[in-house]
Amino acid sequence: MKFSANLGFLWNDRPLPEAIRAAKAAGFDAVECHWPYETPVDEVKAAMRETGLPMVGLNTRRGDVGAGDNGLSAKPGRDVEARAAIDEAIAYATAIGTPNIHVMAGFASGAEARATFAENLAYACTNAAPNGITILIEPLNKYDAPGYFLTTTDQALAIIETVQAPNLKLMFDCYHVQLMEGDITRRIETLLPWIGHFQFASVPDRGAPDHGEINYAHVFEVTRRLGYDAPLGAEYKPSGNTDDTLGWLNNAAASLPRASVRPVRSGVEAGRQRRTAT
Ligand SMILES: O=C(O)C(=O)[C@H](O)CO
Ligand SMILES: [Mg+2]
Repeated sequence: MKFSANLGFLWNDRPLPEAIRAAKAAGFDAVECHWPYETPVDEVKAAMRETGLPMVGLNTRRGDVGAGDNGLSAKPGRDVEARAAIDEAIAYATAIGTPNIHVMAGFASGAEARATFAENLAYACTNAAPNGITILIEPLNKYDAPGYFLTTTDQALAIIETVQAPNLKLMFDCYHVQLMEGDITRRIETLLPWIGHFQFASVPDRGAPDHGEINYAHVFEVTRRLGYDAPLGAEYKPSGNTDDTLGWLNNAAASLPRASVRPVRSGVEAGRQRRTAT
């Protein structure tokens, strides 16, 4: 089982290259981020090269955040900006070798928004495909993002069906799915062929995955049993210092089959052990 540190939340008090180094020291297998665009590509590449960690995902820009934007691609009349954000994301992802781009829908509703989203996703998929990039769409929960266009996995699957692009997949964020739909195990089993990436956090407080209403030891085991072997994305809001919230990572390593166990303790020292053990 492999884990990716989402640097939008973990170590987000540090510049992105430093956060990549912190994730390596803590024992993560990969990193992902939200919006890396203010960091020069060369600085990110240097940290990735130094640590050996791949950046497995990034998001399109949200638009004018001050004016309330949270993505653009489902917003009628904003296609030019939406496609510029998609182009920018593809260029950045290509430069650093990132395989997944989450195209953010934004606050919108109705048939016109749906058609707009499908058209912009088709554009994204067509332009991302030559670079081997998968486009992800992510349902967000109605409490954190009221009014967001995409809220359920059923809705996401229907859009994937409409767009009919092989490189369009679902971002299955267990935190959002639990808040909107529940039935996590069955949904993972059913939706696996359409899932491009997993994310997770405790519910309902979006903390480390070691408390709350989801038993993540079980969820991780479900993905492992189904043969999913890409890194699972830790996208939670640490309660304080990120390094002090990583007990779950060490426990996950400890519960792996014997041949894969990476003996660890905690925090940075634990990470060093995970890195060196085989
Ligand atoms: O909010 C989430 O869960 C995400 O993954 C988005 O990428 C950030 O808005
Ligand atoms: Mg997420």
